[in-house]
Amino acid sequence: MDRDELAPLIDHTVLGPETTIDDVEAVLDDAADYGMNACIPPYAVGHAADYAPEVTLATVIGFPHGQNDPDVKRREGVLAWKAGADELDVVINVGRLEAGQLEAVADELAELVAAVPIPVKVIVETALLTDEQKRSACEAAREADAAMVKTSTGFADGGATVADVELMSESLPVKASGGVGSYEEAMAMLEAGAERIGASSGVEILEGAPE
Ligand SMILES: O=C[C@H](O)COP(=O)(O)O
Repeated sequence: MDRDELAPLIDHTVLGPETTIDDVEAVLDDAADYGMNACIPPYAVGHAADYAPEVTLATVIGFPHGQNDPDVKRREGVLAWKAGADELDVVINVGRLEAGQLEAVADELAELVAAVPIPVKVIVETALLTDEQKRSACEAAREADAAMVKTSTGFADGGATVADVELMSESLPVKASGGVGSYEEAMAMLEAGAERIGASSGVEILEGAPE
């Protein structure tokens, strides 16, 4: 896959706790130059939509731990959409998932999906889950009519793996994120079935791609 084919599959990402507006603008500049999407913190969405209207903008909801009250997550999603977000990446409530409260997990996601007219991706944070829990998380996301499932926040101890992309692809399209740092790693995720890559290394990935 060459650089131009790969670029639109990448959500070039900046989500760290110290992310400034300058950091967001730098990611948007790179996203615009290369033809990538961008994934940025919620507080920066309004500015980003004005600064780089040509870039498809994702933001994160309930980030990074996913344990906000469901009403807060829904409201956060609506505010982000109204501010200009094109897609939402919401962190699942891992505590509820691990406690087996799958109906509550799915209901919360369904409320968010129903509240916004844009695609919702569900971050399941695979590093914290058993394979059975990963399957349950993906099933809850599918029941909630989410558009995709996403492996990781990038802030847990592990990120995307080929095995997890294969497992998750059985339920919904997958965004592989967390630790994807090179063209070869991105291609391994796509070959495993991923349809999107989330990475703070979007430029490095594309610089390794054939032109
Ligand atoms: O949502 C995507 C992740 O935050 C990116 O993680 P990364 O910095 O390991 O590429």
